Amino acid sequence: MSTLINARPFRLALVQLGNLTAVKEHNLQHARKMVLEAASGKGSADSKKPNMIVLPECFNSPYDVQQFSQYAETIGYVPGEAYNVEKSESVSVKMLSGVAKETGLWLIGGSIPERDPKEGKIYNTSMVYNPQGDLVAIHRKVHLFDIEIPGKIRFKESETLSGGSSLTEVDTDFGRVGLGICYDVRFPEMAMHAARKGCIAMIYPGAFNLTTGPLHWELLQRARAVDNHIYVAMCSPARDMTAGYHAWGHSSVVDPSGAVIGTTDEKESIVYADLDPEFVRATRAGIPVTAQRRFDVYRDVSED
Ligand SMILES: O=C(O)CCC(=O)C(=O)O
Repeated sequence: MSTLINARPFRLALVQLGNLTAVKEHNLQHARKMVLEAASGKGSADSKKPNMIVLPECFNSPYDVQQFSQYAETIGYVPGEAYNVEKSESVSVKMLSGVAKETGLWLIGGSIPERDPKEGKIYNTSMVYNPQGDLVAIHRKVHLFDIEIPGKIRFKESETLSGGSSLTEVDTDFGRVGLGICYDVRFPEMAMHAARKGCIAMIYPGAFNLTTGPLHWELLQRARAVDNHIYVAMCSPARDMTAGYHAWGHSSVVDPSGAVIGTTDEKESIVYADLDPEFVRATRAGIPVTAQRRFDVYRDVSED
């Protein structure tokens, strides 16, 4: 319970991607360029290269429920089965795999609208690539972003998307990491599950907005981090006030004590942060909540 699995220190880079247009090929090429820039360590305090790079939610399409279908790609990943990138019909798969291989780094490829032709459904899906360019995991956003705050924002992903039905924890060369997408961060159970399965971090490609961003973006990351004594990272697109959806930006990384160890403003930028398993252990030893939970008292709250 809560023991880190094969964790080693590593550097994470969050690419807060700007310059997104309606042209997918342009977005893919720009994302590729920015991944190469992040891979070089450009802009980090010591120019040290990262080990893992993260892109934002919906990095190759407008964040718009009415447009997901038009941009959706068939990935065809089956968990537990080898995936052949060469045979993939997805242009995003080809770009992400290629740049992971070229940089020799782990890549969490933000998310894209994914079509599952067999199910006739569209998901908001993140992909994980290893340094050889293999697609090793996908995460389909579990909790759809359906909110309505009168006079501020209405967004209903469920009008065109379906929610995924599994949790995603991926074994990398630097330890196990949990994946969620944006609104998934509001659900503490997912992060707790990942922590109890030995993850050193929860990583969320995301795109909060100008209403909920200032209220909850940082708060939720710090809460998930302190709940579980894990690292939490969220990677947003940069803000574009000419786009239909105004992203909050502020991509950040929070450490297990709840401190923000990397962040930025709303513009295109790269955030670097160092993750250290020893710090997770020390935090847990100091305030041992992860070992003090009383599941004998509260058991399964879904039955209440
Ligand atoms: O939870 C929020 O306030 C924003 C969520 C969101 O933008 C998303 O899930 O894409």
